[in-house]
This record gives sequence, C-alpha cells and structure tokens, in this order.
Amino acid sequence: MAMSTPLTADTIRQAPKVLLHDHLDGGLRPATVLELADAGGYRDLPHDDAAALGAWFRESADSGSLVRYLEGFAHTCGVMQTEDALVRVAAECVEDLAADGVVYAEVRYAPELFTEGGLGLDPIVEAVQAGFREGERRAAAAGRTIRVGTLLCAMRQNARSLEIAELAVRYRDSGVVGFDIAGPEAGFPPTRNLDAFEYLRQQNAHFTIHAGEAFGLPSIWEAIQHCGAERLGHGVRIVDDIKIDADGRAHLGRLASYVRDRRIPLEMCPTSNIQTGAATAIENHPIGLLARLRFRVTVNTDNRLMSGCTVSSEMAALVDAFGYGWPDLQWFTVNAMKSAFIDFEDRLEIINTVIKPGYAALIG
Ligand SMILES: O=c1[nH]cnc2c1ncn2[C@H]1C[C@H](O)[C@@H](CO)O1
Ligand SMILES: [Zn+2]
Repeated sequence: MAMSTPLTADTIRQAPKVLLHDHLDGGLRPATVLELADAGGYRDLPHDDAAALGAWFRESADSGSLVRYLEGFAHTCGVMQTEDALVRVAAECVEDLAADGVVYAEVRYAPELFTEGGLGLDPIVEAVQAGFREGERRAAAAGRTIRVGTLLCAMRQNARSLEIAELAVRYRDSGVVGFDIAGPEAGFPPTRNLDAFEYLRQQNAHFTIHAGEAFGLPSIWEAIQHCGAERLGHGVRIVDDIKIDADGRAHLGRLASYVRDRRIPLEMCPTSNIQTGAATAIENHPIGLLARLRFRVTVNTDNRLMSGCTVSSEMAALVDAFGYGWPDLQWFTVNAMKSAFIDFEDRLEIINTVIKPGYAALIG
C-alpha cells in the first residue's frame, strides 16, 4: 500500500488549496511597496529596506486591536493610486498565491481607497481585473493553474456601500463575483448598509460580511438575519453562543445552531485574529472547536503582508496546534470550494478534477 506523504511546510504547499478571504491591499510584497512608493512619490514609509519594512508591517499589526491593525493599510493604499500600480499588485498577488499552491482564490479590496490620485471606480476595477488575468497567465507559464475571483468591499466607516454594490453588479460578468463590507466593526453595524444588501439580493448577487471579529454575537446576528450574508468574514465570536458542559459536551445556542444547520461558511483567519486580539493563541483559536463541531470552517490568510502568512503556513500552524492530517486539510479545502461565489458547476469541477485527486495522491 502506498505511504501517506508526511505533512511538512513543503508538502502542504504542494497540496491544492482554496482561499476565500484575502485582501489585495494586505498582501503586497515589501519590495513592491518600496518600488511603487519611489515611482509614485509616496514618502511616508517607515523604512527603505524591504526586510525591515516587511517586519514593520507584521509588528505594527501585532497590536491587539482591529483599529490599530488597520493603520498599516494607509501605506499600502498610499502606493496603489495609479492603474499601473494596481495592475502590478494584482498580478503579483496571483503569482504569489499560485506559488503557494492555491488553485482558486477570491481576493477582495475596497475601490474607494484607490481614488486619491484621481482614478475613478470603473478604471480601478478594470486595472485590478487586468492584473488578475495577467497573474493567471504568468502562473500558467510557470506550470500552475489558478483561478481568481474578485470581491469588492465597501468600508464600514464610509457611506458608499450602495455605490460599491452597484459597481460589483456592473462588473459581475468580468470576474467580480461578490461584495463585502470591511473596516472597523465596533460602532459600525452591518445594518448601516441595508440598502446595499437589499439591492444585491434583488440582483441575485453574492455577498459576505466581516462580522464577529472585533465585535460579538449581535454583529453576526445582524449580518445573517437582517442583511442576508451568505458567508461570514471571520465569524470567530460565534463560539460565544456555544457552551461546553462538564462532560465536554457542546450546547449550541439558537444562533450557533442556525449558522451550523444552514452551513453558513466561516472565513477563518487564525493569525490575523491573534494579532487583533480576537483570539489569544493558535492552540485555543475557536477554529479547533468549530471544526470539531462540523461548522463549515474554511482557512484563510486575511492579510499576507500584515500577518506574515500564506494559506500553507496557516494550515501548517493548525496541523501543529490540533494534529490535523491530510483528510482534515482536504475537508477545509472542499468546504471553501463549496462556499465560493462562482457557478456550482465550476466549483464541482475544481473539487472533482483538482482537489480530490490532489489529496488522494498525498494521502496515498
Ligand atoms: O480583518 C479585517 N477586518 C476588517 N477590515 C479589514 C480586515 N483586514 C483588512 N481590512 C480592511 C483594510 C483594507 O484597506 C480593506 C479593504 O481590503 O479592508
Ligand atoms: Zn478581512
């Protein structure tokens, strides 16, 4: 009988993976940030050396608060104000994901953050789409097949969500597969954007909502029951509605039951949660309990630059913390592919022709 391949950082990188929650402006290469700052005359970077700058992004994100975690994005967005910069960042994002073994990704960003240099929303979306297609071509030339869908975010603290939802629908046939709201959670409940969510539902469009990260159950409840979110960005705080009794048995409250029963996907991002204080350490990250209880858990990066991670490194950390094997990593991956915002037939094809054979070869 064939032997199972040992789980190492390298072999996990080779396994096919699916990424649903990754921010374009949170995943730049440090060297690219420096070069774009030079080209665009951006002078506020804290370092002029790529290694020091990368370390600075990770350290300043290690703040224990979401609001402070978000401060580093002023620099990445500061260098993403031209079409050329957006094309480059998007293409490199796809190259980096493909090199990490990601076969399908949904990458998100807020177009409203890239208008400071005078760009309009449509040219911004078109530049990022061009970059993603270029990245897919470069990955193919390097022998890797990856497909990338786009999610457009509206920022919770601004009041542009309907406009951005309309933008997402306008570009739905050009690779924009959904919508999200991001930014500071406390004080900005998802119901502030009800008109956008109602519009999206009327258009049969898909959306996820960042909820249950820096704020608890009310945010999750509103996102699902008032706004109609199909997936939850993070959603970690759903554990507040689960009690473990003295015998170790879990008792789910009504909201947690609803989320599990309806198979609502949780886009979990362990390292990011530790940095923002939503979890204390990987070993006691709620993903362990939620996976054991068979919630539809997926594993994501959030911000590869600020969190210094990849999907593979997040999976490797979970393997160390919870003793997961290949069948668990396959389960996370199939969960994510089932939860993607592309056509059912396309999801099934990637599961059957890429993910299952990929893990079968590793399991042996
Ligand atoms: O984890 C997050 N929670 C809320 N907002 C976030 C998170 N990571 C990134 N963002 C914000 C900062 C980016 O500028 C914006 C769009 O990608 O989304
Ligand atoms: Zn996020």
